[in-house]
Amino acid sequence: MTDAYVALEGERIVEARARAPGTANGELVFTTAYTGYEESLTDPSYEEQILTFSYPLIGNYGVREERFESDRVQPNAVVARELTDDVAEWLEGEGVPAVDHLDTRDIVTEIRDEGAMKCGIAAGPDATEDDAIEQLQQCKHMSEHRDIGAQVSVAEEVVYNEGGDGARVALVDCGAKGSIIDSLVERDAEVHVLPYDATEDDIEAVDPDLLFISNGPGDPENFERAGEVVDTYVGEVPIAGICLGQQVVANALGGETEKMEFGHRGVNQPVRDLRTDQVVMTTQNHGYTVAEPGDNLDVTQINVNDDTPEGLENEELGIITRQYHPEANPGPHDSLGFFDDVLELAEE
Ligand SMILES: NC(=O)CC[C@H](N)C(=O)O
Repeated sequence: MTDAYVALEGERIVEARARAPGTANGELVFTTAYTGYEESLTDPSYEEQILTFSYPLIGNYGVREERFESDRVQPNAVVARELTDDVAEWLEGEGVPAVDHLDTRDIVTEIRDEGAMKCGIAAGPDATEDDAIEQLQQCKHMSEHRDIGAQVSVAEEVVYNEGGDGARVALVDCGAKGSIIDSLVERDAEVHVLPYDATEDDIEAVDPDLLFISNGPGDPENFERAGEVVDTYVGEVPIAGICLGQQVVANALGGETEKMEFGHRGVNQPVRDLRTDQVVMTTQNHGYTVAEPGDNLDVTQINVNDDTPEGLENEELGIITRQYHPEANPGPHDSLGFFDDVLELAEE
């Protein structure tokens, strides 16, 4: 049954089945993760994107709130070969359009050939091809979402584990996954989650042992305030960053970021540590990368598939960042030690 339409760049239409009704547009990307759909669908870094699952069956172990990385579904729409009723009902309840019964191998191949692209979706009994094309025409480039931080960040400071024995962390929330906060709290840190546009006064009120820039959606160049904060505290307070956090730190310290063809999204991206030669499997979700680390940061880890920087460090200044997601969820736990390393920096 065709009651849904996916319009790809160039106005190519793919017919599908509606699983959650509505219209939406966003940057069409894919993840190769075969588990972890509850975590991926609530990861704020997917804001303003349409997430395609390359794994064909999504939803076969239900939907459990304790797995969520934030309090809502974040992608603008969802595409899969087959979605279970559990997931379809969840997405419908959240007002996020979803489609299945289309050839996702074809969609993924198209994205690999052409790059992440604009996309429009129309799903439901009254949906038409024209509705999907209209959505496509309204779709903005990721970098045009200038204030995307406001869509995903806390509005005011939230403190976790107040009075905790460990380090005091000022975490600039550019769209943080819950597991990053959990990983710090599990290690006794007192975590002050601050808005993405936090000022120096806000940071000073925390008097942190560690400044942490979180993951987040869109173009890192649109997070200027977080970059300015890094610039202010570099050398004074140790700094950590994950994913968008690595990109913001690099840009602030004289490096450069650029958009990738179709990015890295999955739970088995191999990363080599250049100091130990050890390779770990990592969870990833990013469409931008650090193109130039600048003079202040050493590349300590690289992606085995394409050599892009996965870890940046400056021992003297106390900076450690990762392009991948050490907090896992979904994905392997191989790199959880990152949190021990950055909290050790904070204690020094
Ligand atoms: N997970 C993230 O933090 C993603 C960072 C950035 N939005 C990118 O796509 O590269």
